[in-house]
Amino acid sequence: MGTGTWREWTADDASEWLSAPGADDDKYRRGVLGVITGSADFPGAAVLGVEAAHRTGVGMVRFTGPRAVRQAVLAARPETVAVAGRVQAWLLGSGMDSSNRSFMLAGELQHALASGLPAVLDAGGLDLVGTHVGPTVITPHSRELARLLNDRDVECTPEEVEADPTGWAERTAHRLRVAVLLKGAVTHVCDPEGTALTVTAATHWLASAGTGDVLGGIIGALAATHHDRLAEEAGAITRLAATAAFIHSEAARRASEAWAGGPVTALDIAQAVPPVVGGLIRR
Ligand SMILES: NC(=O)C1=CN([C@@H]2O[C@H](COP(=O)(O)OP(=O)(O)OC[C@H]3O[C@@H](n4cnc5c(N)ncnc54)[C@H](OP(=O)(O)O)[C@@H]3O)[C@@H](O)[C@H]2O)[C@@H](O)CC1
Ligand SMILES: Nc1ncnc2c1ncn2[C@@H]1O[C@H](COP(=O)(O)OP(=O)(O)O)[C@@H](O)[C@H]1O
Repeated sequence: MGTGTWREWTADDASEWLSAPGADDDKYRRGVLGVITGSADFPGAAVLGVEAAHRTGVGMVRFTGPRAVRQAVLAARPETVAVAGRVQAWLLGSGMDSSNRSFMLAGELQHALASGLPAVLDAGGLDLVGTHVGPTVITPHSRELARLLNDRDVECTPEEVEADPTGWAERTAHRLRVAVLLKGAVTHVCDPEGTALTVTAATHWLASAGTGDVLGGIIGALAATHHDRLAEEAGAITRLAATAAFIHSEAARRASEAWAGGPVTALDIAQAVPPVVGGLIRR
């Protein structure tokens, strides 16, 4: 079992990490999120993450993922800039296959992680943890966490992770020196410094394909808009990740309520993010 004291992250907590742009802001001052996600097999993961980042509120999203995916991303979100350039945070790995990475893609991912900027490592980017320099959060589900640990000679199964999420999240944070967001019906977010937070999902309709890709986009947007704070206090990435999980859960609740408590899709959840962010800012 985990050793730390875990605390449920509330709407009041989340609202402290959100604010509307001011008169002095422009797109660059607000923060640019760099996104390298998706693949020919999973273009949807890139579309969903980019959609969620825009909906969370960010100055700009730069998508420099695989060429095969760019058209789909731009068709869904023409606001996206598909040209490399300066960014303030990175979202890496959703919809990618770590075992099938081109030389060029590997170089781009390594370059992003070596930048020292805040980073979100999801899905096919998880294996790169350890090469990160800046404030970084990894976002595995139980199978991905077990695989990541097995690859580093720690024996555990997805079932063991699910039976003791606090313990495995803490052990991973300490061993890999990184903030961990372990997904599930209760999402566990912790770091090596001892911050340990839970977000209990408001609806189980969240358990469907692509909702994790949406969560990655929300975290990425918050990391980009809080780049100044993260430069001073790397540990803030843990509370930003918990805030993102809270927004994600509330957006799912809201999206489901719009359908009389019925099912929601990942895209529905991304599109329900703005009123959740607006409501938290007004609190
Ligand atoms: N729209 C998009 O573009 C989307 C893209 N996505 C992207 O996909 C990538 C992979 O993500 P993931 O979470 O599926 O990864 P992972 O844990 O490796 O899962 C494979 C494991 O599941 C199991 N399994 C398979 N079928 C099963 C079944 N019917 N019933 C039960 N078990 C079953 C299978 O077990 P096996 O069959 O081998 O025993 C294997 O162990 C990732 O990059 C993500 O971002 C997703 O977000 C979705 C939307
Ligand atoms: N039973 C559940 N109840 C509520 N939320 C869940 C449940 N199972 C998973 N989730 C949430 O749904 C999302 C699924 O993410 P993930 O497993 O990465 O899916 P995908 O890779 O298809 O996007 C996570 O945010 C997770 O916390």
